[in-house]
Amino acid sequence: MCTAAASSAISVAATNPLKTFSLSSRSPLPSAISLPSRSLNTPRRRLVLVSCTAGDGSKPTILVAEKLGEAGVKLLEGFANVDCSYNMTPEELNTKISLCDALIRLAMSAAAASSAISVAATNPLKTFSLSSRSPLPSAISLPSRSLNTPRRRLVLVSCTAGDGSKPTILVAEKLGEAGVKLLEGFANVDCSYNMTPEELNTKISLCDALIVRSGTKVGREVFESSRGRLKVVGRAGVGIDNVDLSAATEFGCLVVNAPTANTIAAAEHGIALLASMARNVAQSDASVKAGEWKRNKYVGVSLVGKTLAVMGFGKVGTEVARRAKGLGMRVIAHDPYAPADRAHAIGVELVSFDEALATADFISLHMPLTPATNKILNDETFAKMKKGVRIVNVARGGVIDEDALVRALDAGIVSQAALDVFTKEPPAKDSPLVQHENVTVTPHLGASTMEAQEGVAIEIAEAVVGALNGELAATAVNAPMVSAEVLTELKPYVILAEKLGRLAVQLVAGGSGVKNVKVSYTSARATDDLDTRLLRAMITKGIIEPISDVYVNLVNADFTAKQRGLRLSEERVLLDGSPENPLETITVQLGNVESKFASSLSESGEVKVEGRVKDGIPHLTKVGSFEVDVTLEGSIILCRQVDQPGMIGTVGSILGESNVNVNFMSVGRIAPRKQAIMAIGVDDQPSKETLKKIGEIPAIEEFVFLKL
Ligand SMILES: NC(=O)c1ccc[n+]([C@@H]2O[C@H](COP(=O)([O-])OP(=O)(O)OC[C@H]3O[C@@H](n4cnc5c(N)ncnc54)[C@H](O)[C@@H]3O)[C@@H](O)[C@H]2O)c1
Ligand SMILES: O=C(O)[C@H](O)COP(=O)(O)O
Repeated sequence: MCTAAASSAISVAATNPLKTFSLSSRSPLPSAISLPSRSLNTPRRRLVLVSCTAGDGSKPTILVAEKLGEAGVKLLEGFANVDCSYNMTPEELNTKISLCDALIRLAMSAAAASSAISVAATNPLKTFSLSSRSPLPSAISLPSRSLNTPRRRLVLVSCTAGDGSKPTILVAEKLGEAGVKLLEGFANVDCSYNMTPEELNTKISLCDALIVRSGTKVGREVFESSRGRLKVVGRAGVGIDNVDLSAATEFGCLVVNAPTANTIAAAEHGIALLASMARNVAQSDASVKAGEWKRNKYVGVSLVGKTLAVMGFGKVGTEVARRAKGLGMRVIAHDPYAPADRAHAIGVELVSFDEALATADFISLHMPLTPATNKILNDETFAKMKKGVRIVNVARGGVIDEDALVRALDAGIVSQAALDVFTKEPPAKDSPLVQHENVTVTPHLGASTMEAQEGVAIEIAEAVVGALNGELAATAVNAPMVSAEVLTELKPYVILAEKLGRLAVQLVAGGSGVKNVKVSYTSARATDDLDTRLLRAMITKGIIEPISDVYVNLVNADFTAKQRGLRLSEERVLLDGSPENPLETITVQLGNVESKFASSLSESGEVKVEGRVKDGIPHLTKVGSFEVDVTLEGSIILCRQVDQPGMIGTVGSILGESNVNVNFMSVGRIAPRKQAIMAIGVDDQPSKETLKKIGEIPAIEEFVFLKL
């Protein structure tokens, strides 16, 4: 056995003791789209697409072979060509299927009135044929449960209200219809556009989620005004610079965005601005409309053969580069984080910032607004550019020092600029930049195409509904992402981790003094194969929640631990053997504390509890140096006693007389007839009198009652 120390940042998740739990399996693939239809009265349906666009970039075609709800069809239409052909004969289906990338069928079970939607994988080569009769190997089908079976949910952020009422989602800016429909299937939706900050702050205390675009500032005061109710902020777009992420994290509010649906729209707008700037389209249009005909004044420049520097080679930047290559431009890019092979793959050379500035005839900005990129184009950097350079900005206004740009335009360093975004939006009417004759402007239209807005609306609605439903959001901005696969596998360990934290802190006299936590994981998995961030966050939750009124979750575990001065270190103990289970044991030790149950102290003086998962159920397996075995359910009474006959019977009958149901008993002893630890799992909380009677049994040396 060798010990490998591995520490990792606190990540993650939280169960909310007052609410129900859910861990739904989602497609492990990043390109998955899921459509939950949520009504408390209807079986849950989930649509999972396994793969997306066709290899050639065209939309895939989805054949819907049986009646599908309107919201589902809308969702599909935002992504694919959808052919709703109901009641086909098998022959018709077999003919059609060769033209389709995916097939949707609904398997109705009359008995349970439940349904499952299966969507087959799209195949980039479009070579396979799918039949509704033969289950597809790559199809994902999630049959709904019987409504009578309560489903355990692993709540990572929040979930529907404990009383079963629908959550409320405030949509503060225009959102595509399909997204609103999707939200309405699950929540009360309040679409209040153009609110003042005061109106937003007032409304927010009644809302569980907020959806915004770039026009709403979600500052600290929004989170403060929500008084803990706001659990998710959805940014219907990419840029989250209008959301105060640290405040969101501090308040345990998940922020999700819709990072992919408007990429093409933004790239197309960038190209539109590039071309129209080069050919003076906006200026000459205004001139003709003013009754002029100045053909010589508006002679432009050609794009072909010119060098375009793409600054920020992410999603939009890459698509701009592709398109510019198609226009015959030489494309270079600067992005400190982009892999060179991705650039090479499309014939783009990655260069340094200074080289990009010095070489480019055109510069197109596609980096996010961060402290590092704020005013990255300024007097100093304009001075490094080729004289007469032309600049396009569809990223964020703040990446350019706008006053410096006016100076560079006046000095002829920059001959033209085309801007979709501004430091302050809308910019002042008399802004010298906006009014500059060599500047073309649009009112932040990059994402504003019908297609992108429908896509964004669905993407964000999905993410918000998923998050409210306790699922891990694939587009979480302020929380670590743990894949659905990992989550499913770790689920019982996540519960074990929280319960061990809860148990440990209750063994401390004056639990709030806990500062040092050491967690050991024994596992046959290599360190890289075991993501413990989730477990770590749950232990944090387990330790903090019983002794405070703080709600700890996936988002704020790290922050909350730090704020309380809780230091949590992790140790991995690598076991020999088959790594079938992700973990064998989890041990939680609290250092420098006094225990109210001395037997829980390890030889080195820490409160120590150890647990493991057996048959999917978390068990407590060690307290201090005593071995026990009790399921971590309900509550536990721990007694240290003289090991002698009749103890189990004596304690059992006291509990029985008080009508307390015992679900498990286990005795761990050092040696026969010496001391033993008895762990008794009870369904109900014994009264004070009952506990007193147990304490009065002469052979009982100490005991403690612990709530899980
Ligand atoms: N005008 C619009 O309507 C519109 C629409 C979509 C996106 N946007 C904006 O465009 C920008 C890019 O969006 P995206 O979806 O491509 O984001 P992205 O995260 O995919 O790409 C951003 C890229 O910028 C790079 N980057 C970070 N710091 C950099 C630096 N100092 N220098 C150079 N590159 C740097 C990152 O490594 C990343 O590759 C964002 O600011 C986004 O808000 C605007
Ligand atoms: O960051 C983005 O996604 C774009 O700037 C789009 O913003 P919008 O949603 O306000 O159009």
